Amino acid sequence: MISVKVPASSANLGAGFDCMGVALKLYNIIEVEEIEKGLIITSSPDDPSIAKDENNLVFKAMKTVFDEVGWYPRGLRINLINEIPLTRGLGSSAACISGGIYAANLLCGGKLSEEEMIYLAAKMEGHPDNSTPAMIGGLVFAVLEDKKVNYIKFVVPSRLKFAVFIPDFQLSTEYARNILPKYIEFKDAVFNIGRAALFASAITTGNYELLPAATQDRLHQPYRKKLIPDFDKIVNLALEAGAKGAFLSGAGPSIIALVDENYEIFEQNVKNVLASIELSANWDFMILEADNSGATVFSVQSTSLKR
Ligand SMILES: Nc1ncnc2c1ncn2[C@@H]1O[C@H](COP(=O)(O)OP(=O)(O)OP(=O)(O)O)[C@@H](O)[C@H]1O
Ligand SMILES: N[C@@H](CCO)C(=O)O
Repeated sequence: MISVKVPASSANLGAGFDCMGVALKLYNIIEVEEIEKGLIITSSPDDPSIAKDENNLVFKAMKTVFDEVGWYPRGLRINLINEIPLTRGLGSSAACISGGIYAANLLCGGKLSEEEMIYLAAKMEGHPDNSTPAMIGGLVFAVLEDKKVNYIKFVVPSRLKFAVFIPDFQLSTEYARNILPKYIEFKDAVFNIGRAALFASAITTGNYELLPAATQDRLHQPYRKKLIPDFDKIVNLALEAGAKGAFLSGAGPSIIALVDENYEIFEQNVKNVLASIELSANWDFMILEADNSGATVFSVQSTSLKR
C-alpha cells in the first residue's frame, strides 16, 4: 500500500486570479493499493457527497495517469482520510487531483516526471493555481500553457502565517466561476496586473507592508462576495486586527488573512471580535503556515501485485 499526504491550497491570493496559489499545512491522506479486481473506495470522515465509484475524483485523477502511461492495476483499493474541508475554497479538489496523480504515478513505477504530473493536474483542474502548490508546495506563480505549466515556486518563510476563516456553508467552484462576467473593463485588468506584480515582489522580498495594497482585486471578489454575506465584515475585522491583507480563498467561501510574526495578538483580537459580532454564518478560524513540500509519500509497502 502507498500512502500519500497532500496539502490544502489557497488560490488567487487577491489579485492573482487563476495564476497564484499557496499550499497550506492542512492535509488529506490518500492510501492506494492494487487488488485482484474491482474498485473499493472508503473515506473518513465519510461524506455522502464523496463518490465511491468511478466518479470519485481521486480515482479519476489516477485513471488519467494509467491512460497516459498505458499501465492499469487489476483492481484498486483507495482509502481517503480527509482533513481539508470540501468545497470551501481550500483546494479540496486540487488535493484529490494532485494527490491521485502522484499516488498513481508511484503505483505504476514512477513513469511520469514531476513536470508531467504538474501539467496533468492543472489540465484536469482547468487552472494551475491550486494544483501546482498541492503537487510541489510553496507559493506558486503558474500559467497553464498548451502542453505544460510555466511556474515559479517560492519557499514561504514560517514568519508569514495564513489566518483562515471557514464558514459552515459550501460554495462550488463551478458555481462561483459561472457567476463571473465574460468581459471586464480595461481599467480593472490594469488594476489587477499591477497588484499581482506588486504582490509577487512584496512576498518574495519580504516587504509585507505592501501586502494590503497588493492583495486588492477587481476580477472576481466584487462578484463572488455577493454569495458570502459576511465577506466585508470578516475582511474588515481581519484588517483591523492587524492583517497584512485579507481576501477570498480560491473561489470562496473561505477567507484568508495574511499575518506576520505578531500573529498571537492578531489571533486573540480576532477571537474576541468573532465572539462578539453578529454574522450570518458560523465561521471556524485557524492559523496555518504554508506547506513547502507538496504531495509526499509517507509510507510504501508492497505497491502492486506480482505479474
Ligand atoms: N476528499 C475528497 N474525495 C473525493 N472528492 C472530493 C474530495 N474533496 C473534494 N472532492 C470533490 O471536489 C469537489 C469540490 O471541488 P471545488 O473545486 O468545488 O471546491 P474546492 O476545491 O474545495 O475549492 P477551491 O477550488 O475554490 O479551492 C467536491 O464536490 C467533490 O466532488
Ligand atoms: N482560480 C480559481 C480557484 C478555484 O479553484 C477560481 O478562483 O475560480
